[in-house]
Amino acid sequence: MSAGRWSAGVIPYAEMGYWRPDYEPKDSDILAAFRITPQQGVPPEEAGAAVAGESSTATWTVVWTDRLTSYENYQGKCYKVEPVPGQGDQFIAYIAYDLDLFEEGSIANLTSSIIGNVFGFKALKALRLEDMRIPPHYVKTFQGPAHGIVMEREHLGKFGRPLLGATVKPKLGLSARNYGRVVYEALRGGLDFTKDDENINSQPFMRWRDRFLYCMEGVNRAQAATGEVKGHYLNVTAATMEDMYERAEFAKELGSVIVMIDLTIGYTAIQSMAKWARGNGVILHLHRAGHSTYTRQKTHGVNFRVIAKWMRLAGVDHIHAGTVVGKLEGDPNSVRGYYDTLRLDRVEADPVKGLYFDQEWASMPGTMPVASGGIHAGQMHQLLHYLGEDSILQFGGGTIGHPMGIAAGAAANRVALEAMIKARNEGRDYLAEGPDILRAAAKHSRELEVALSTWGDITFTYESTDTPDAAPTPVSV
Ligand SMILES: O=C(COP(=O)(O)O)[C@H](O)[C@H](O)COP(=O)(O)O
Ligand SMILES: [Mg+2]
Repeated sequence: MSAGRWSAGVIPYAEMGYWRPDYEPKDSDILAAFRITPQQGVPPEEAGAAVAGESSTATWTVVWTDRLTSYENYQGKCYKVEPVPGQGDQFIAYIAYDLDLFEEGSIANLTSSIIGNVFGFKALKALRLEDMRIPPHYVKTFQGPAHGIVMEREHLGKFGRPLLGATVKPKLGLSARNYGRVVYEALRGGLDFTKDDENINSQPFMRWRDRFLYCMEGVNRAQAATGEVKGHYLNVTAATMEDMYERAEFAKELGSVIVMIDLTIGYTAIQSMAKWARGNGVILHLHRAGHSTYTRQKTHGVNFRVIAKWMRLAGVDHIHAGTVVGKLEGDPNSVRGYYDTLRLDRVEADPVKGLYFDQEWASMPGTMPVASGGIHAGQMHQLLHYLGEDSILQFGGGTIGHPMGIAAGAAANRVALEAMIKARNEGRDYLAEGPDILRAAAKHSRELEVALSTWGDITFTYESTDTPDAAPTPVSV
């Protein structure tokens, strides 16, 4: 027998009003799609209502103080629960949240609600936030990318092709002077950017100030040698905001066009750095260090497409978003969905790409997706095909591991890219003809020839752990 909303004791969340199958979401509502796996015996509607409740106003019992609020407005409303085809115990629960529940322009506030308590619910075996619809009303309260794709290209004077980069390797242990040499060699060889790795901050073997000085020497020399604008992502990740500002200020003083932060610094620090980057005319690169701890498993955590959305709002200019073909997780359909989310002004819901909602960005500039992790020149046709022109292709091992040296590794990547862009611009089917296009270009580039013979056969063909439910059989690349 129903206890009714106002009885004392444990009341089902559905009865408390968090299950509202009749609710029509408003244009201004924030929407979320959660993959729920309820415990045996928990009805999916109750599980969805519990998530809606606990991520908005509720606790496990009705509290009399509810009567002091217009609680019906503030309640999260689970308005639809759909079974996941072929996965008996999984459901997608759709929840609408009124705009009034959130502080303007704060990812910290948004996430404390949406992912604050609910992932530990005993009544659920697992929970995953698959997607969110951020209405323009809320989008407009965020700064967004400090510069965005269009402005970055204008700043750098680089158009019509993906940008090229490399992560300095080995990740740890080089002295500042040797580190700066790698930067110089890679940039003079033809790359646009080099970068610090996620875990390079200010260790005893190389303090940050020394690294910044030698890297900028490398950048300046390479600019003089090539006549192109070059950059090195100086990682300003540090223990405190004060340290990060100090490092970023020094990078700016040295004339760096770009600084870098890691996702591990947290949402508020990211927003602060985005504000700093806009205010100081420095591009902001974000490495998504740590994301796989909660983005990779299909039934629990937060899908990367949601992190991508939050980071575009938070205001980063670059974000690592997967390679499809490289060494790290990235199903092609999902990755396409992330890239669309970061770059387009209007993204349509598309179950094949794992996109649950239409997303309107209301002219917020795009964030440049970065492809990095186990990629090499022999994959250039696939990279261009899967990732498109507005992207950054980063080859760490695939530059610094070149048998003829770092500059040769960089040259191989630049020649391969330009050959592929030329073929695309001539209207050729560059994906199918890719290997021939590369072989032809290698006839006049010994660097590319050696890159292809060293890495040409290297592929990372493993099954993805995360694919959209509606996607056709995973594509093998
Ligand atoms: O160091 C590298 C790549 O080195 P290499 O080019 O030598 O493989 C980056 O940290 C990863 O790409 C991050 O992964 P993601 O981009 O997926 O976040
Ligand atoms: Mg790395």
